[in-house]
Amino acid sequence: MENEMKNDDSPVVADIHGCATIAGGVQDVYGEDRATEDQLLTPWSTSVASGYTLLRDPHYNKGLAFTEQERDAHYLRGLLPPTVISQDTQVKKQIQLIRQYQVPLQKYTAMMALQLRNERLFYKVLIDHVEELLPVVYTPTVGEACQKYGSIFMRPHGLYISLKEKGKILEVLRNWPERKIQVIVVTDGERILGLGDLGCQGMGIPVGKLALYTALGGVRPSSCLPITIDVGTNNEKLLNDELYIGLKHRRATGQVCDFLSQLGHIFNCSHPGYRIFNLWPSTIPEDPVGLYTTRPMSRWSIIMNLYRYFLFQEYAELLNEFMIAVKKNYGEKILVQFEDFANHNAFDLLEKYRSTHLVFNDDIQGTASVVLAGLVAALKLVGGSLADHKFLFLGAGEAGTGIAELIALEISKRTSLPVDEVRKNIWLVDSKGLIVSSRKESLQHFKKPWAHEHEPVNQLLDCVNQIKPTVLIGTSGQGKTFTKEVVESMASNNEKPIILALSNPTSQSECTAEEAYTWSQANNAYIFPGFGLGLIMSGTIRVHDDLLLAASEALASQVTQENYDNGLIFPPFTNIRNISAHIAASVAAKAYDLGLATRLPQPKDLVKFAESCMYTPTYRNYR
Ligand SMILES: NC(=O)C1=CN([C@@H]2O[C@H](COP(=O)(O)OP(=O)(O)OC[C@H]3O[C@@H](n4cnc5c(N)ncnc54)[C@H](OP(=O)(O)O)[C@@H]3O)[C@@H](O)[C@H]2O)C=CC1
Ligand SMILES: CC(=O)C(=O)O
Ligand SMILES: [Mg+2]
Repeated sequence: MENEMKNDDSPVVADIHGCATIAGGVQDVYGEDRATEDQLLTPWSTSVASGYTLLRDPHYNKGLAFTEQERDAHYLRGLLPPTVISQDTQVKKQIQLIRQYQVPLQKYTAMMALQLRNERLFYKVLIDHVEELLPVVYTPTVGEACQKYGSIFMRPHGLYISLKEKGKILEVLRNWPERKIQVIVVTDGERILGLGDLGCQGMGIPVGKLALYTALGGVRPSSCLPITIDVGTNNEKLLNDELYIGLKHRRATGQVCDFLSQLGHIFNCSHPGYRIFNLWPSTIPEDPVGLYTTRPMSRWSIIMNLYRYFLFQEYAELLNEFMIAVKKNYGEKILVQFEDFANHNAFDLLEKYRSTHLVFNDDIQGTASVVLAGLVAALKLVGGSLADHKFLFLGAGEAGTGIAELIALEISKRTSLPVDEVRKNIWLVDSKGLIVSSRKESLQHFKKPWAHEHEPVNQLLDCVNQIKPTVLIGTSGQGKTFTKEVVESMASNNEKPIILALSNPTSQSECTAEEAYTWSQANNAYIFPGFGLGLIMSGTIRVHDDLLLAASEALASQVTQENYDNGLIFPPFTNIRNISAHIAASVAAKAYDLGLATRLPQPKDLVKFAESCMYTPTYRNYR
């Protein structure tokens, strides 16, 4: 068959069997070389991977590990050097290569290149060297990778949904090559670790988290989908960077004219006041100013609420379209993990979708579950029950209030005391100082439950001296804030203080291990892979707080006497797949108890079942 080139405007249609030649006799099989720049070209691919295509397909590529028979059967002869080596030898070679790089970002880039080249080898290397490579593919290095994503960007990784795709998100999801997706990790890039707004470059986070879903939790890579929602960025540096890969405008803003016209209504209307229950747009009726109130509100408050409503309308609409499209495309049981959203959206998104979707916010819920596990384990070293302790947090955002809430819930369940009562032993500090009742009116809604009676205190050291916590937790994203004086004050007030510095990356950590006596980096990576596996394998349809408590308990129970003897309150990551299987089993068991699991009948041995569900990266043989 001849290539169809009728005139200069007609598309060049490639014919894989065609033999058209260009000058010099070189075959231009696909018509690509003959096409001029203004001609359209059809991109071709074959459906069964063999030969060169097979080597370029990261899901199936095995590099030098293709056997002699496979090389014959799949047209690989000559495309590879003659030697055949085992996957284990490949792992050895790769880790040596990674170790040659001194700079963490180079290691990261090498790992990402491997993931895009040979997926099974990537996971084998990662699993076999998990303690060494976790800080490379995940925190802290992923933070730097996100900061420099524009310049290290090689091939697109994950799915980008920007405001340009508004109205077409379902179509965009269908562009993704895999159909059977079970987990989505999504970010909008506004609070990437403690590094702030990195816009579209936040993609490194969902990619990294999902690599852990597979490596630590055994969720098949083909069922994982990393997504970045790009609504712009308020990061001036990125906006002025020509290499920036995202939308070059400020984060989604609403329609100012609508806002102004609503203002007109307010000033002209005679109602005494109005009540807007929730700032989330979907709860605001079409004519918000016509709603009577049970509690009078000042016009100024209404203006501010409306301002927020219109400011976030476009954002909320995009997110809503996304959530609807995700369920439509992948079904009821698709797990959506929100990651690194700024807190002004994170809590609202979780609240809005927790009853309609299988959603989970890792920063609020996963972190809480891990820290609770660490505290329960730490009690074995320091004594007492959780209810005997007094907690102080530096940082009252997603992680801080998420952890505080889960601790309060656990204590309340164990003591039968009302949660409000339990909260009194938990104190939080934000950028304006101790959260106290005199600040209540101006506090964001998620901080209000923590506003206790106390005089205002600005400095952390003064808070430690006055509150005298037994547990100090850092979730502020502010580096070196647990100063020598703060740690010493904790040590002088307590025989065995518990200090957890959680902020990422290392530059933003409140203190380092050497600077504190009792310390351990609680990281949500302990929980979310096993937690997700538990939800997926049991067909759970909604996340309930009790599932987080179950995960927490399972993690704490994995700390061995040997770990305790070494002063550890979290088990080492070397055994993480086994730990994940136990977490998954506990989460699934609780989901069955609560009637949230749909996979029936319930497997008898859930740990064994979890293990049997886990992906292993060993190469498969090809016929
Ligand atoms: N180890 C882990 O597994 C996890 C670690 N993290 C890390 O925790 C950090 C916080 O995350 P997240 O809670 O989601 O972020 P948020 O932005 O939601 O919260 C940050 C909080 O820190 C407060 N803060 C900022 N500066 C100061 C300061 N100088 N002194 C006291 N408080 C301050 C903020 O105060 P204000 O409200 O007044 O602005 C806010 O309450 C990040 O570094 C993140 O990487 C998060 C999740 C998991
Ligand atoms: C670890 C993590 O989720 C964070 O720092 O945001
Ligand atoms: Mg996070």
